[in-house]
Amino acid sequence: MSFNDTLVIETKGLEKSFGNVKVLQGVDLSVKQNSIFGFLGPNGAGKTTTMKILLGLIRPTGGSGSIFGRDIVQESVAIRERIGYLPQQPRFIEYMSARENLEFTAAFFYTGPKSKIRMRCDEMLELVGLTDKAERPIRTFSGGEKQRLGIALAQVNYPDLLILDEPASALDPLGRQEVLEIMQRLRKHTSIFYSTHILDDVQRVSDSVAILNHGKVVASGPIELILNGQGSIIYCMTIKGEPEGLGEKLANLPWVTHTSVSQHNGSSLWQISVNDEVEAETNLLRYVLADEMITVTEFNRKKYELEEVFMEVIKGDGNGR
Ligand SMILES: Nc1ncnc2c1ncn2[C@@H]1O[C@H](COP(=O)(O)OP(=O)(O)OP(=O)(O)O)[C@@H](O)[C@H]1O
Repeated sequence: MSFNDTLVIETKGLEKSFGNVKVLQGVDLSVKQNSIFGFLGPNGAGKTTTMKILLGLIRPTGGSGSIFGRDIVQESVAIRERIGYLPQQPRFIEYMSARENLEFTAAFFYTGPKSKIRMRCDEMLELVGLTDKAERPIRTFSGGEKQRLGIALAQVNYPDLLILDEPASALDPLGRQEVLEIMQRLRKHTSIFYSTHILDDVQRVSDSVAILNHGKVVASGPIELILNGQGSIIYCMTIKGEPEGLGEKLANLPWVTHTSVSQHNGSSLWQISVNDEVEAETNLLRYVLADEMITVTEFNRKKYELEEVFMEVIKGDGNGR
């Protein structure tokens, strides 16, 4: 197994019931080392519950899981030593400064000389862009600054995995951008598993995602694959000139399942659905260009917005595809 294929988190059929309410109904996750993994889902889908199970804060009622290859139930103490966690509503000691909060937390993990703890805290403050606010009490901090400090606290023991519960969801666009940039910076040091319901953020920073709905994973995989559309393959083509009878000709190709066309600024935009990617990539453009009276100015496979995929899998709950 190569370094990048090493899994930090792996769960199989994870279940959790509270009384007779089934909150998780068989969650399978595979999170690779050094990835930024977005855990998506609408409110109440079970994201926080899954994270708490991974952290060993609550026990699953079924299934199994491992982090760093260790069992999440039997070895949760050893696992937790190597994880940094940012809860959905992080708490701080409000009258203390950012530096004091960090030094207080760092002292739990690190028993070396004070000068070393101080250096570690300076490094964390720098990482999250709070160096110039280090001496201010937390009660004067904005929501975005608190969230950044929360990440610094989670990262202070150099964890091998960061679990962040909705790190950016309560922030304005600028605050969100700052948090996402910090996550990008951290990826070379650690793996990040974070939950959110803001799809735009996920599209910007994650390399893999899982979409949770009613306690079930309804889509998962590398973001590129998810954005290629889960099953529907559509090619887009912009054509200048008058393509003679192109619609009928395409309809006769056995691997074309549907075409649609719209006019835009003197060009026609074609969307061609196919069921054979290899045929389409090899022959579609060649076939259209056989008509010498036209030019093709654009040809690409349709990229989906994550929101389209999300709405589709949530609506269909994964069964309709
Ligand atoms: N201790 C508990 N007892 C009973 N029900 C619970 C408990 N904890 C969570 N739940 C229920 O489990 C479901 C999933 O909750 P969870 O907090 O995991 O969802 P979430 O995906 O994190 O949602 P959000 O985005 O709103 O934070 C909810 O219906 C919640 O009410």
